[in-house]
Amino acid sequence: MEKSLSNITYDIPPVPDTPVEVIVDLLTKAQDIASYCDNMISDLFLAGQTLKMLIHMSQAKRVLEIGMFTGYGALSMAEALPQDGRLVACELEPYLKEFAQPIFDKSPHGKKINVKTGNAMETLKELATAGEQFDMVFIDADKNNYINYYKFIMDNNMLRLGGVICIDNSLFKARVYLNDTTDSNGLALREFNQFVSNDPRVEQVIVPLRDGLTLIRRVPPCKITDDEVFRGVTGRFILDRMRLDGKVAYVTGAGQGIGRAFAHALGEAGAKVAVVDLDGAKAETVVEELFLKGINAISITADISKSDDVQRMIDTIVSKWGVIHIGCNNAGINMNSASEDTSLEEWDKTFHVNLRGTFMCCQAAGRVMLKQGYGKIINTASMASLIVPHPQKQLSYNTSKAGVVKLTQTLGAEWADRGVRVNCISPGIVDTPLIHSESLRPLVQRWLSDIPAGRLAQVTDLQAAVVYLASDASDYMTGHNLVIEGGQSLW
Ligand SMILES: C[S@@+](CC[C@H](N)C(=O)[O-])C[C@H]1O[C@@H](n2cnc3c(N)ncnc32)[C@H](O)[C@@H]1O
Repeated sequence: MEKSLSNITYDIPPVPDTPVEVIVDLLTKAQDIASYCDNMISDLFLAGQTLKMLIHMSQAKRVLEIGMFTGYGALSMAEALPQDGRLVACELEPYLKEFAQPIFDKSPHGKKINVKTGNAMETLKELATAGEQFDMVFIDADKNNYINYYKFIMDNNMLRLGGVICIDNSLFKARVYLNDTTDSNGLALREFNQFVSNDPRVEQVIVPLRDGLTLIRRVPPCKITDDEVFRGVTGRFILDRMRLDGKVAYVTGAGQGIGRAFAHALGEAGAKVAVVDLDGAKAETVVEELFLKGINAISITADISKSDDVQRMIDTIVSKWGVIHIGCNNAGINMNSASEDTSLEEWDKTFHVNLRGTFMCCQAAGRVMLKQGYGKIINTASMASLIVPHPQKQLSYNTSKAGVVKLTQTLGAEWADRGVRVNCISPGIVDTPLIHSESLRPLVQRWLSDIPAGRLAQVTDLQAAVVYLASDASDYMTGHNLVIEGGQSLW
């Protein structure tokens, strides 16, 4: 057969959301290919649908295809992959890539496919060197090499545990059963099938449909303790357990500084975020930032020292998203004065925001969360709850933040058996615009000499902590004060 598909006219529809039909259409016109494979079109459709189903069922994200041909199978599988799914298609013949690539380029799923031309064995070596591992492998190329592909993949850990290898034509027109066959493909497949059935690393089933379809699953070696540590809790590894996909969060004081960093971190981890601030314009700016990163967000203007505002904040979130999983009560103020001079006005104002306001937020969010039987509250306390930062004088701030820790401990204990966790984060001195005020700037050198880490905290130093406390990974932690201060409280 001449190795060219030049008689095919590339007439790809403007809305190519049906790439499978596009290829079938092209193949119908391509007499050379159609005659090359018996009943190819109808077989293709069944094969494509089966591969697609396998991807869905195995929830594969990384797929390897050995033997791509027209790209029909590759595109069928790509359609079933999630947006961040990837498929490497190995194909010997460059002209087949030339045929398939324009179709991939027109398909919304084509960008998931990376075609590597050349001998598949060489591509496998390249992928193994790069440390690639796959959830599903489809072997559908030169039959005499099936065993080599299989051995290489298994010996080089290229199939993840629980991953699936799918083998096409494994019965090879039943020739594998014929004792006296001299057909080299039949013999190669017989040897392959025998090898796989004796391989303790896998389970296999040969489905005697069409030309035979073998499904192979990698199983754990017997010496492995197959428990949650090995498999992950509910099958999710640690970083997946820290993801917040589908969760609804709010952050108060999120217009700048620590709150803004919290809003970004929670959104990056997958949560929808209500950005709450006294300054509505600042909250809106942060929402715009989140939108640019593809994070679902709303802004709410609220003064958390006012009970009506707090209730409106909670009601707005519930009416918009129906639930609240994560509440970050971060808004706070700090005024400096020597204790003998501290006015009751300063004391009351600080406590109104830092302690009373935080309590009102905890209570209003907690009522929703207790009804849900699930919630994560993360309050922003301060290192000042532990030590007396100096030389600046800030009695009201220190005592209000000590109150936030006790509030957190009490709520944490009280609500633990109803699915609501309450923890707090105590940052050290954070490098925000606030500390660059004229009165505080001269103190920075003095503070630095008190910090073993030798630098101030950046807001980004706190982001992993809020994600951890917001996630299921911290379910056994409640009433905890997580101190992040570069070691300052130790000196
Ligand atoms: C049966 S077709 C694959 C069909 C494809 N998997 C599908 O579902 O649409 C086999 C393909 O394997 C390719 N092939 C054969 N030997 C190969 C090798 N050593 N390395 C890479 N590809 C090879 C052939 O060029 C051919 O395109």
